[in-house]
Amino acid sequence: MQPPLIIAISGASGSGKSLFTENLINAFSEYHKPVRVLREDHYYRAQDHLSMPEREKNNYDHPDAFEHELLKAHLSALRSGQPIDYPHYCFNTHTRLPDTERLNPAPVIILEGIMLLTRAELLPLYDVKIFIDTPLDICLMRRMLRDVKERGRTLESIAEQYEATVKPMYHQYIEPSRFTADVVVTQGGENQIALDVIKSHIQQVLQ
Ligand SMILES: Nc1ncnc2c1ncn2[C@@H]1O[C@H](COP(=O)(O)OP(=O)(O)O)[C@@H](O)[C@H]1O
Ligand SMILES: O=c1ccn([C@@H]2O[C@H](COP(=O)(O)O)[C@@H](O)[C@H]2O)c(=O)[nH]1
Repeated sequence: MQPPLIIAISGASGSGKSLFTENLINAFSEYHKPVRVLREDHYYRAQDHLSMPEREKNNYDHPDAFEHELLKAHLSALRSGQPIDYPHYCFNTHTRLPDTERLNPAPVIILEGIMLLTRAELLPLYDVKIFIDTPLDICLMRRMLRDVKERGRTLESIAEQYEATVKPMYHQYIEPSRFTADVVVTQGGENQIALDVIKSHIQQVLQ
């Protein structure tokens, strides 16, 4: 069996990675190749040993917040045709859920997350590296709306976390990782030309 094509999509929180991923999957639907999506967020470390106030104070915008060793092992397993036990993470409680999900390999694997391009040891595992480059003020505005609605946050907590970790870590880790990307996408998840270009590259590779 041919190893899967692994596409990594990175960029700031709120840059439009999830939307771009969804649109890329839709673009694939006509091509009849099963696509599997793995979210780096699911690889945030379990924090059951910490109290809630301790968890709330953590820096979730540092590469060490993620169990990248596990992600690397999972990518290697999928590449060699083995299934994985995909972890699940809860943003409201800041820790892993007890259950994992058995996932089988697929011809196309899309990975999505903020720190995917920051680890030199992960880069060789990706076939295509994409960076969604969206101005930070737009990312923050989107994050505020989403986190209040979906992640149980208050505006005060979002503003505090943004100043303390999200913004400085973006400049220290995420922004420099842009230069490792094969494609930099401006105008976020709805950039149709970028979607078409990437789709046509992927179609050529898969033939
Ligand atoms: N181009 C866009 N125009 C309008 N809203 C957008 C656009 N891209 C993303 N959003 C919205 O912004 C929020 C964050 O986008 P999302 O794709 O979840 O970002 P990320 O996965 O990078 O954190 C979502 O509610 C999404 O629907
Ligand atoms: O327990 C947690 C884990 C993460 N975060 C924040 O989430 C974003 C990454 O998720 P996106 O889906 O890319 O927005 C990251 O910036 C962390 O600050 C959190 O608040 N709590």
